Amino acid sequence: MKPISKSIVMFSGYIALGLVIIGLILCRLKKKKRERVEAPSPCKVASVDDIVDTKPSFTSTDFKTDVSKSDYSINSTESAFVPSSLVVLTSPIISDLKFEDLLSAPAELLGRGKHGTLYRVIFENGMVLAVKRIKGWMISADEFKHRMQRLDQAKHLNVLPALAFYCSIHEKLLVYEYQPNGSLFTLLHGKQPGRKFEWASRLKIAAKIAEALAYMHRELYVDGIPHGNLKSTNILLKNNMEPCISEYGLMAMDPQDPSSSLNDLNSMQQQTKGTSTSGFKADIYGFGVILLELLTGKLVQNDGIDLTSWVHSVVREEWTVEVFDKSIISDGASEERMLNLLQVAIKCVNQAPESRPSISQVVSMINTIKEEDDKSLVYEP
Ligand SMILES: Nc1ncnc2c1ncn2[C@@H]1O[C@H](COP(=O)(O)OP(=O)(O)OP(=O)(O)O)[C@@H](O)[C@H]1O
Repeated sequence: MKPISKSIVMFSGYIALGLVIIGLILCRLKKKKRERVEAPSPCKVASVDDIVDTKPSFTSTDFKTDVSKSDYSINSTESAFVPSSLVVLTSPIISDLKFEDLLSAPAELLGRGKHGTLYRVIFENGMVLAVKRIKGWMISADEFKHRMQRLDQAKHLNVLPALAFYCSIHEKLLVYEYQPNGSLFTLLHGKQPGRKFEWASRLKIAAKIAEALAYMHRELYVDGIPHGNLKSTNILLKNNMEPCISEYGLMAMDPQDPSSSLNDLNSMQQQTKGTSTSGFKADIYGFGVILLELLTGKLVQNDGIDLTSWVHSVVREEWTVEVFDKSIISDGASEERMLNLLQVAIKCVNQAPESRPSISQVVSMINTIKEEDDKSLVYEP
């Protein structure tokens, strides 16, 4: 071959090789770009609701044993920019708990309430926690953190403390110890054949809740933090069946909260909720409804409005004894003391918030009834 044609062949060989290399590089770049577009963002994880919504939902009264992978996801966009992590409060039980641990542990949906969703989260070491995912609370992160710190300082034996919380722009999670004995609601209305819930126990529970609520109101009055959602599902029973108030101060209505809009609340509900100051009176109303539930054994509907108006109508007709739960009457409980407790309940559910008693007045009225009841037990043959 002539030297000229030899160099032409070599030259075209180099060009061809160059083209192949450029082609390969372009292909590789293109593939990488496609991978980047298709691959989920490392922060993007499906939300709890995304996952749960694909399964039948469980309700508090319909416990199932299905366990799913929990995914307390934070929103992809916010997680990339807002550093947020699980804040463990003064709790030795979960001092090492990380947000990732919550994400990876299996969870069971316990219930979807007005204010959020509750999950039972089970850990490998056997620890079981209840995690509440709060919905639609337009509270700033700073305010939320401050509130959590104040709540953590107000400790009472009959108030369930939050163990930890997570707060970012779109997500607020609260971590509690799981209470396997259920709530006052399940004790009163659950189907547990043969289970007796006699007058003395009901009165004791009422007195304990009132004392605990009085303590919290005293401690948190200046901060304007009432319970905000007091009802029998939020009275849990500890291992020793002692009652404890759960979710204190975590659902208070924010004036900007869309769920407090006039459209979806009737006038009575507006009275029972509201700003932080009227919230304390709303707690008294909620407590009054709990007393009515204890006395009548009846289910509460429509935020207690049905039950209170039924009780009022019966009392007006002077058939008062008719309101009491048959099972406590058959226990031989004192009708007089039951009537006294009914009077306390009726004062608490007064439609005018300013006419409701303070919680310390409620405590003293209930304690008087309880002292009389205790005395009668001592002197009875
Ligand atoms: N820490 C807990 N341990 C065990 N059970 C709990 C715990 N906290 C709540 N529960 C129960 O789980 C169920 C669902 O709770 P959730 O708070 O979602 O319901 P709710 O009180 O009706 O709703 P909301 O508070 O949003 O109005 C209720 O029956 C409640 O008694």
